[in-house]
Amino acid sequence: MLTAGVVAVQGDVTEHAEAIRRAGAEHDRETEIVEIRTSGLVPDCDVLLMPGGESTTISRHLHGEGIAPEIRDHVAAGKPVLATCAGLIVASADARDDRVEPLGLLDVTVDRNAFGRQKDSFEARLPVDGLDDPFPAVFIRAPAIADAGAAEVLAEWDGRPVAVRQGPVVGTAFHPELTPDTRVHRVAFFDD
Ligand SMILES: NC(=O)CC[C@H](N)C(=O)O
Repeated sequence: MLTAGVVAVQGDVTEHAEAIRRAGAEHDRETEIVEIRTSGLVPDCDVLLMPGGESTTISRHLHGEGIAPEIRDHVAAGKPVLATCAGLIVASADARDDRVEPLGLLDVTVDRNAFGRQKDSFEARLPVDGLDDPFPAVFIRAPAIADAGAAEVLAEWDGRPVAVRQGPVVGTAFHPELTPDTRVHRVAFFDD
């Protein structure tokens, strides 16, 4: 049994729950979902998912409820996290925006809404390190990584990093939970 915590402050929580269930099934793991809104739940989770949404609201809630230090402890213990879009912003070290209190899980600086208004949402066939074929990446008011710091860049779009890994944490500017393709989940959770 894999216990997967989904940060459920707001954003596409249901889609993340479905995606990790599907990815688990493909790797012969039954998945139990725990929705994280309060402290005390993260310590029981094997893996964590940090969905998109509004990074200002999510980061404020995580700090206010005492969940932020639990997520830091989870990462310090070497347990995996997949952070997508606003989740990536919250997981970063610096969001270049005073309204966001990032957790510093990834040593990266991000720019919110980096892909411009006319391209608020788009889908790209994105080459990702370690995947044989491009990934169908859905970008929704997506951030870009301005400085990857010590993180390993797994993918770039328009010359800017949009997927990174550092230790047990994978961050993507796009939404792998919105496609049936589970390969990013594999990279984050099931590759040994
Ligand atoms: N789809 C998303 O998660 C968008 C992120 C949002 N633009 C933010 O900056 O918080």
